[in-house]
Amino acid sequence: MKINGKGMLKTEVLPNNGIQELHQNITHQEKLKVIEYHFGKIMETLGLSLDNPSLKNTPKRVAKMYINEVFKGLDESNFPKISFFENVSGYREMVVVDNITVHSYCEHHFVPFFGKAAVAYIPKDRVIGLSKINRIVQFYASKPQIQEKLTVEIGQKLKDLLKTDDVAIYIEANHLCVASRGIKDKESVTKTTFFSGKFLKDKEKARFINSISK
Ligand SMILES: Nc1nc2c(ncn2[C@@H]2O[C@H](COP(=O)(O)OP(=O)(O)OP(=O)(O)O)[C@@H](O)[C@H]2O)c(=O)[nH]1
Ligand SMILES: [Zn+2]
Repeated sequence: MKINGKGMLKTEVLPNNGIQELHQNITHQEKLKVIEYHFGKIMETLGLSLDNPSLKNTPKRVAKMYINEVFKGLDESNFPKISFFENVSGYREMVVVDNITVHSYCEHHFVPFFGKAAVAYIPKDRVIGLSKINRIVQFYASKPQIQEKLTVEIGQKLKDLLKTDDVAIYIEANHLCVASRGIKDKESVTKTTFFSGKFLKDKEKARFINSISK
C-alpha cells in the first residue's frame, strides 16, 4: 500500500469496493495518516483554516480518536481478553449485569448514540468474569452502526462464548442524530432487546425485564 507525502492513498491502489479492503490492507499508521489528511480536507472545505493554532492538530486528533478509541471495535484484534471460570457451584439461575454504559456512533450520521445496556445469561458449565461483559459491550459499541445491530451482535457473541443459548440483552439509548439535528427530539429513547433460549419464554423475558433498571 502506497501513500503519498500528505498521507493520501494513491488512486491506483484504492480498491473498487472501498473501505473494507482499505481497512484490511493498510497499517495502523497508514490509517491514521489517511484519516488525518481527509479530515483536514473536510475542514478546509467547510472554510476552517488549518493555520489556526486551535484547529491545526484537529485532523490528527480526530484520526487518533477514530482509530484508537471510538471505532476500535472495527478491528477484531482489539477484542478484549476474556476470563472464564468453571461453574463449580452449579449455579443455574439468571446472572444479570445491569446499567452498563454504552457509547456508540450512528452509522448514518457519524454522531454518537449513548445510554445503557443490561445483559443476562443462565450459566451451563462456565461463568464469565463480570467485567468482561462490560468490556464486550464496549468493544461492540465502538464502531459506527445501528442500535439493532449492536444488540444482536452482543447477544450472539455471548451465546458463543458462554456456550449457552440462554442470553438476554436490553439496550436503551439517546441518538444525537435524533436529538440535536433533524427532528431535534431530545426526549425520545430507543429501546432494543435480544432474547434467545429460555429467554424466548414470556415468563423468563418478564423476569429479566423486571430485574433491570429501565
Ligand atoms: N433503525 C435505526 N435507525 C437509525 C439508527 N440511528 C439512526 N437511525 C435513523 O436512520 C435514518 C436515516 O434516514 P435518512 O432519511 O436517510 O436520513 P436523514 O435525511 O438525515 O433523516 P432525518 O434524521 O429524519 O433527518 C433516520 O431516520 C435516523 O433516525 C438506529 O440505531 N437504528
Ligand atoms: Zn443517525
